[in-house]
Amino acid sequence: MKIFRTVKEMQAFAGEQKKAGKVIGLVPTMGALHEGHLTLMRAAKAKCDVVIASVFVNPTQFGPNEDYDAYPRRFDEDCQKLESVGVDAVFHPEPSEMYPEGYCTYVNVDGDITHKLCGAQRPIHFRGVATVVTKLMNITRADEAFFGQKDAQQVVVVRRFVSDLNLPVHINMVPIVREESGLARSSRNAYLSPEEKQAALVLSRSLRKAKAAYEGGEKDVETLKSIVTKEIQAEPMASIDYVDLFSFPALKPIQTVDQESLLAIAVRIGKTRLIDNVILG
Ligand SMILES: Nc1ncnc2c1ncn2[C@@H]1O[C@H](COP(=O)(O)OP(=O)(O)OP(=O)(O)O)[C@@H](O)[C@H]1O
Ligand SMILES: CC(C)(CO)[C@@H](O)C(=O)[O-]
Ligand code: BAL
Repeated sequence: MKIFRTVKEMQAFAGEQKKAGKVIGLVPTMGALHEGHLTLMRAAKAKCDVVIASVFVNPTQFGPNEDYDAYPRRFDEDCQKLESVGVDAVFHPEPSEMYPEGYCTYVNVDGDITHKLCGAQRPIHFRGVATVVTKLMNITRADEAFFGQKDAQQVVVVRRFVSDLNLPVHINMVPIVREESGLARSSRNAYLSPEEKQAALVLSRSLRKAKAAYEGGEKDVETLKSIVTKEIQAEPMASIDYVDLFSFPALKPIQTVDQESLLAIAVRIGKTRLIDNVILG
């Protein structure tokens, strides 16, 4: 497995692959890899000739009071995992390589889809994501890119700018990978104490309850949201950032689940902010 730390080296490799007619798959990550990430890598392997994973904790998507400095960084371990699933190349630049002095260009998805859910809580987040993902797609010359449903709003935003900017990349969304307990795998689970990890089960439990109600015939959005809210409020270590339900993928407000819809939550367990979601309909 090749490891590239500079844009120039990464571009040279991607250029050779392109010239040889290979289909290039990109899996962008922030590292501290887990089974969720490896599932994305396997999906990319199954569809592409060459798989490039990026491991980059992107400073521009973190707000000033967020966990950029604390975010887990375990590059050697990550490389072992990536090699074990047959990834061909890893792009691991320094922030100064991606944002050299004088850098001043951003991709701003300026629509309703970025102002709700995580966008309401993290006002610069999606500008940072859209900027870095555009750069990564350009640098790696990706034909296919793979993202997890765990960050469902991110998938909506990426699909939007790829379409708006006519980028020649196809976006694949991979279902959420969970621990046996139901907890969605996340690099931020590493912040949780054993008690907090137990408390964090409330996220997936609350979504399962709402899904069961939906499958039992409950279609009213407020009722479904209140099932989730009540379950989370009963967990003393949890505090809600949002519980919301929108049509999917348009993310429009709805009153009744009469089409494919996204029930999404962000919950703080102690100091750790976790997200989860389920698609209904
Ligand atoms: N449990 C999961 N199932 C499927 N995809 C996942 C899962 N966790 C992360 N991903 C996907 O992996 C990609 C990289 O995500 P990232 O490196 O931020 O990991 P993460 O575990 O989501 O971290 P965080 O703790 O920051 O939320 C994203 O497309 C994300 O949606
Ligand atoms: C897509 C991404 C790697 C961009 O930094 C990040 O937002 C993530 O890990 O989901
Ligand atoms: N997977 C989302 C990256 C972030 O929280 O910044």
